[in-house]
Amino acid sequence: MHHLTRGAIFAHLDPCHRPFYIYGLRSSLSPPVRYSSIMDSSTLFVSLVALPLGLLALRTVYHLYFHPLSRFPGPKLAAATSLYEFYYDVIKSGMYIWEIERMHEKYGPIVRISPHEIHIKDSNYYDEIHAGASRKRSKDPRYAIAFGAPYSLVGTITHDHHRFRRGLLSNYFSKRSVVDLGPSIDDKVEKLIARFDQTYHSGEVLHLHLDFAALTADVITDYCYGWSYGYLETGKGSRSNDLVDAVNGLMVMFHINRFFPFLITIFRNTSPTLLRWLQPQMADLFNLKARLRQQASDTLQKQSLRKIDSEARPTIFDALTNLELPESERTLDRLEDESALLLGAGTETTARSITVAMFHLINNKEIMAKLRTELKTVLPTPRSKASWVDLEQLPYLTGVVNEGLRLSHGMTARLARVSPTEPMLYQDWTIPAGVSQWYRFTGCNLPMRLMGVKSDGGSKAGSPFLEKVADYCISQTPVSQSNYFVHMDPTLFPEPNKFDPERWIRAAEKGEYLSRYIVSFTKGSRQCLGMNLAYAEIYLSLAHIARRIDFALHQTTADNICVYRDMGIGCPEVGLFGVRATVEGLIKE
Ligand code: HEM
Repeated sequence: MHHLTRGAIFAHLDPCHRPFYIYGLRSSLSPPVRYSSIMDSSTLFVSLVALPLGLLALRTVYHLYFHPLSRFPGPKLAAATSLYEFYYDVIKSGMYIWEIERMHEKYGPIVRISPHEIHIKDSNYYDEIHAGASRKRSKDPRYAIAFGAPYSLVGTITHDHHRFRRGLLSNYFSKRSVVDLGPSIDDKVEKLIARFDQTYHSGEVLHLHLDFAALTADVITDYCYGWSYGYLETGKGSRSNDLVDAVNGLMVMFHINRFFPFLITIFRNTSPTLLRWLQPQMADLFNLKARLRQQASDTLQKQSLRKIDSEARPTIFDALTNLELPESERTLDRLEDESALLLGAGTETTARSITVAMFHLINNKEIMAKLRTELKTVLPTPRSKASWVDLEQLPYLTGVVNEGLRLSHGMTARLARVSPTEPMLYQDWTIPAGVSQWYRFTGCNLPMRLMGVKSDGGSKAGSPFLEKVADYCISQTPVSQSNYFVHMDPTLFPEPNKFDPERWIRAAEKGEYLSRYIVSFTKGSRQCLGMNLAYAEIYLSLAHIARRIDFALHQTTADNICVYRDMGIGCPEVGLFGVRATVEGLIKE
């Protein structure tokens, strides 16, 4: 039997058998080794050990002394290598956020937290990082990939490409469109309350987060496709929600994706059984994506056969599959990723904000009583109805909504932005704009211009291939500030851990514009697209449920909803985020 080594494999490909001489590997198929063994082993050492180590050393020296960020404050280890961040975020699962906090205590408000990233812990600088559409803001490819949906809006890297894609959907999420959606949301809130009514009699322990996720999932699937997935129907609700499972799968992958972006493609093509064996939550994510892909394929087929019902209400999915769009914008990869983003983002974050607010309402009877007193002004009986626009006028309810958003944080991940064409200025520091590596070393940008690659990483011809080239050639500086630090800033929110709706009323009386510091949706051109929809769902559900249902917590404390890890979104130390409760009473008047 042949003893097959790497050399033997190459022997079939290379008639000169050069690999044997280079690596000195022996095979029973190989010709005799001609070089002396001393020479072979030294060559082997150089190629396998010394060369990579030498390159690594050179790269480290570059990062520490010649990189454009080399003069920024921060630990040398973090500046030298991304392994520092890798250790805390991947090996220790989402703990770099606390290490960053420690760095700020030592080095001040601006810190170089990795060879290429700057973190600024200054709540007043958040709007500059997340600037509006008149100032270009791109994404760093390493962050865009973290969501596991590289073809979606949230995974779009360049400013101009993002503006185009966002323009396709923005009308669907305008305030006016969301107000029109009011009856559809009301209908689903009513179904959820009916479920709570039933459990009053059965004594079932509810997983409130899953119940709220059933509500938000039914709203967004209805809006995307024209029919809801029916999570609120009898028999579902607390028990299962594959959109939540998929988001949990994404959380497992969030930091890993940033370091090993190729894994997404590998997992996309891995057999579902193997994937489930490797990591069940990841399998949930890819199962959902496969289902959305099939749905996209069916819709595309109908579009091409012109079988679309012209009477039906136009859906978000119709906009994404419109035949007038360039073909590159209607690929199955793109539709799968965009659908996964819309359904996942539309479900989980909103459900979390409602859950956090509801936890504090149940946990603090005085706050609940004050809220109910105010609610009675627009909901005189438990079965009365009020619109989102009416509810927004209530100051105490608005305080409850804001505290729910603040303490659920939206995302805890550093959602870094890149300023591709102008430097960002912070105090005495100038953070360099995107510049091609070639330009940095030669001072000449001609080759990039000839290729049609723009300095913001886009390509003049809108070519995806050239944009990929740009990703590799253009060195950008991602600048970030985790939402968590703004929401927990004691100078803005004294006793930041306290759920205090009245802080919003006090601020309004003093003329302070505190809601500027609610950054759960981020800010600027890449702010959450579904913000209006989220507000409508939060106001409508909290108001109507608080007016009608009395809950009691079941084996749940603040530890079950706190941020112990940053896995893209905040996670408690043990188990999954969640609030368990029973229905203790139905309010009669
Ligand atoms: C309380 C509820 C919500 C919170 C806290 C929230 C938070 C966020 C955040 C932080 C981002 C920015 C991600 C980044 O910078 O990379 C984002 C983006 C996005 N969100 Fe939301 N979201 C919420 C609800 C929704 C809803 C209901 C939808 C409806 C589909 C939605 C759809 C999106 C989309 C499409 C994006 C990508 C926007 C873009 O890149 O232009 N979100 N969301």
